[in-house]
Amino acid sequence: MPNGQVEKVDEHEWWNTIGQLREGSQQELVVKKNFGRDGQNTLAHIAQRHGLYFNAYNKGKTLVFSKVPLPDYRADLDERHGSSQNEVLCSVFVTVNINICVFLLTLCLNYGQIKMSNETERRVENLLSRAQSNNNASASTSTVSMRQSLPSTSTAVAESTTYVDKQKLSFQLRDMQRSKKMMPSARSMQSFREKLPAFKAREEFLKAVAANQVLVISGETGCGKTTQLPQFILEEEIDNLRGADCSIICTQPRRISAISVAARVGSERGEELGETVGYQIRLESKRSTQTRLLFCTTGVLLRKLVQEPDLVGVSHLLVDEIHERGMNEDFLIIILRDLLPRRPDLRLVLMSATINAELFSKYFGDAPIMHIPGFTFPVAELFLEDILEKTQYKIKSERDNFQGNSRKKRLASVKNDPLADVFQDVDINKEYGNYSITTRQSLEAWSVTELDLSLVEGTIEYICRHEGEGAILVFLTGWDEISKLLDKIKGNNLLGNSNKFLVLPLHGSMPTVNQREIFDRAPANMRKIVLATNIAESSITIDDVVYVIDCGKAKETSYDALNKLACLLPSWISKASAHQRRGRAGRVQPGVCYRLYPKVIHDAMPQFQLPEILRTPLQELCLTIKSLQLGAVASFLAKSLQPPDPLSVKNAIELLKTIGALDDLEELTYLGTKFYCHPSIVPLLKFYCTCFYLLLPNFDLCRTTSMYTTTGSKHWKDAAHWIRLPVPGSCINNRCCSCLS
Ligand SMILES: Nc1ncnc2c1ncn2[C@@H]1O[C@H](COP(=O)(O)OP(=O)(O)OP(=O)(O)O)[C@@H](O)[C@H]1O
Repeated sequence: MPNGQVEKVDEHEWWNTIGQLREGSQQELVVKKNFGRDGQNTLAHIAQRHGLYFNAYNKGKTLVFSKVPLPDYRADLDERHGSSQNEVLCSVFVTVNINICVFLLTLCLNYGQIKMSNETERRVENLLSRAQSNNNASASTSTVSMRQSLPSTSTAVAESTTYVDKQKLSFQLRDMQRSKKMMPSARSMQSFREKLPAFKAREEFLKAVAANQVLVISGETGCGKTTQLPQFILEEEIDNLRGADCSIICTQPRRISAISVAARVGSERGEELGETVGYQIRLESKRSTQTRLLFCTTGVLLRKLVQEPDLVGVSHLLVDEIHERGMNEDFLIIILRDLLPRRPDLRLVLMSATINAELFSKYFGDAPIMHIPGFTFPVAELFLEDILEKTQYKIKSERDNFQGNSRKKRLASVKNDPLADVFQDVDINKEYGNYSITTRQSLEAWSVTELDLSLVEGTIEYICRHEGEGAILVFLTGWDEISKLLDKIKGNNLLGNSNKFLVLPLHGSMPTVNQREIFDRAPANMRKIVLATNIAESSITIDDVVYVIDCGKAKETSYDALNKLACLLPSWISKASAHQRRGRAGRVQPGVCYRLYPKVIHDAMPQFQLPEILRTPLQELCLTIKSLQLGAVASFLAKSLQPPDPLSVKNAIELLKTIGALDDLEELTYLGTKFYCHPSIVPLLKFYCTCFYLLLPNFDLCRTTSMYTTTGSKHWKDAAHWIRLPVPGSCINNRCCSCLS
């Protein structure tokens, strides 16, 4: 290669080559190639990611990767060593001046630092003593080193300054981590953390992260995957003086888990939230320039990827609760699989419950799977039959008729519910022969479709009267049930006493500040009762919860193919969700889970839920993909873990074009695009919708999310889309513009 020609860096190849040095016994790797300044920066970054040192010599033509710190000058690598015609002999005077400059520069750079670590001091000393020895050497023979170490341009000065700044930040972060670890509160947290199963897997996990670009973690409830694994990476990076360059993102499916997990990890590290650990959710964040581990919702990361497709600066990405298969999570992994070849240094960790881990591993080219066993305190499980027996609660049949065949008839009329069919086949007297007649009569009268809120109230009352202390977490399907149960509790003789019971609702549309209240401990002599939807199902720990009441259902989007309608209706949860709900008790102390459905129903539940991408109407899916700017719909969806039928996707796009939500180039039109409107223009929006309704009475404007409140004001936001209504003007979802008031 002609002298001076700059070679291109093949990042992937160099990532592997430098990685081999780290694994092998060789101490350093010397490369005599000119990759130019950009190439050197890339290689320096790769070396840093591997925890190695890097330096360039001979005007960047000799590059060294090493396991030990490298000096600024290496005589053994100097091309000109021994060839006197290239040497520049400086006078003692010039050399002394240069050394003074180095000294002053070092002083300036150190100015303002609160505390300098021993290592930093040693580095400065080394720098000064090297300057001193160079000074001595220059008096006699060669001073080539001076020429080498002197920055020739202002860019070089800026680069070395950045490097020194980063080194300092890394030292600072490490010193801070060490000193915080010594604090008594952090020490007691540390001994708790060491008991979690994740701690035993710490070394294996860190090795696997270093050795593989993608790692799938299958961890059971309570093993510590959410709070510990991102923290292990953070500690390791900071300990190895890579803190300045490390940026870890951990996604959570919901706002509440992003905030609560960040708060927990921060307190385990003995820090205020927003120091090295922070969070970011829609319209709210707590982070600083020091933040190295950021918990955010999957939606926030998706939007970041639109602006920053290469996720520059992010070193590790952990995607939690991936098994939930929400739409955002499925979209995210499609994007990430495309991103990985462009970012060979990025580390991706997919964290899932035990089910499904192999599916994700296959999707990412047989990525290794690591299993971590769970840890929970014992949680006793009671099913409907046991609860009825204990509480002596009597379920009233609508027809007040307890004969076996009337139950069968009633259940036979329930459409599209395989679990109703299962219960229909049960011979109550035979199956529940050991239970009292009252229990059997109640089981005969039990409705598979309607949740009996009086039964929920009765169960809460039973716990409060007969069981020990501890908060109660009730899983319901939606706001309607939450508010009705709140009313019932208010009117209850025992539970209505607001001096003894603190009842808190928890729903996704509530402002974050109110959602957070569920984590606060109730005042002394009060029992906390949280009425929640499935947003409390995973990742969160309410540390005083001892009792969980599970109604067995959750509202989920499904598609009514007959009416071509999107429905948000209560459906039976999967076994995986039931397990997660139970797992909210027993995290800090033993607990009890009350399931308000018979065991036969639980045993017949599907292992896991159908992915949201396959439950959501395709038109809605297409508009979401467009609003997130993810490219051509069909090719994007074809890359998904379980792609929808391509013909149906094509039809959906055609329909969206016909109604004018997409144009011929498949771009969002004004109708199909996002609406961001202030409450003041809602009347205008309604007028606009009414006009549209007159033209196309079978369609109405619908929103994926309706309303949220920040700083007291209301906003309408998110993707608006058209749905087809079976009867003009009717909307069963309560989500159409005509329903918004
Ligand atoms: N805010 C908290 N207060 C008290 N203990 C907590 C808190 N957060 C976590 N823990 C403890 O740490 C353990 C591990 O929590 P973590 O959230 O990491 O579990 P996980 O493996 O992600 O489980 P899951 O998938 O069920 O959420 C919990 O079981 C609990 O004992």
